[in-house]
Amino acid sequence: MKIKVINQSKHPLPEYQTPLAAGLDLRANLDEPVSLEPLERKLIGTGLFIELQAGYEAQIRPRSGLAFKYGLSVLNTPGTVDADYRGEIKVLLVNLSNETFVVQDGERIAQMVIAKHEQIQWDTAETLSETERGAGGYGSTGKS
Ligand SMILES: O=c1ccn([C@H]2C[C@H](O)[C@@H](COP(=O)(O)OP(=O)(O)OP(=O)(O)O)O2)c(=O)[nH]1
Ligand SMILES: [Mg+2]
Repeated sequence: MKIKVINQSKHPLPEYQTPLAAGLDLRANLDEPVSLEPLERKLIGTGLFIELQAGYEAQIRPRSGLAFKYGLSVLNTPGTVDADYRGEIKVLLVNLSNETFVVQDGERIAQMVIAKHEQIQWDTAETLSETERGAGGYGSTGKS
């Protein structure tokens, strides 16, 4: 599918890195490097503006390599970009390591997955159907 995009960044449009990839890597669009101290969070701009089709969202997720090697994550993962949002796509990075992480301009800091979603209407009720699980959760089925 096609998605309308305005690229005000200094970088090429996000690309799928492999033929069947789900995520498009997002690059930081910075005037200068940005430091993240341990447990610090910062909004990083991408310089990208998109117009999603109705019924679609863009999810902003961490990159596993950055998470594994540097403890870098996306605080609100998966971030939700609504189809009616017209602002700049931003990434809320958080440094969960004990060391300062420096984000460089153009670095691939997160990935974006375009996903279909539903919008619902509430069907207010007095009771819900019975199931085997019932209200069990949070480990109710055991460990092994
Ligand atoms: O990682 C993200 C998450 C959100 N957004 C943008 C697009 C989204 O449509 C808008 C609002 O996001 P969200 O609904 O998660 O934030 P909110 O705190 O509920 O703000 P609002 O009251 O504006 O909805 O911010 C991003 O650019 N990146
Ligand atoms: Mg919201």
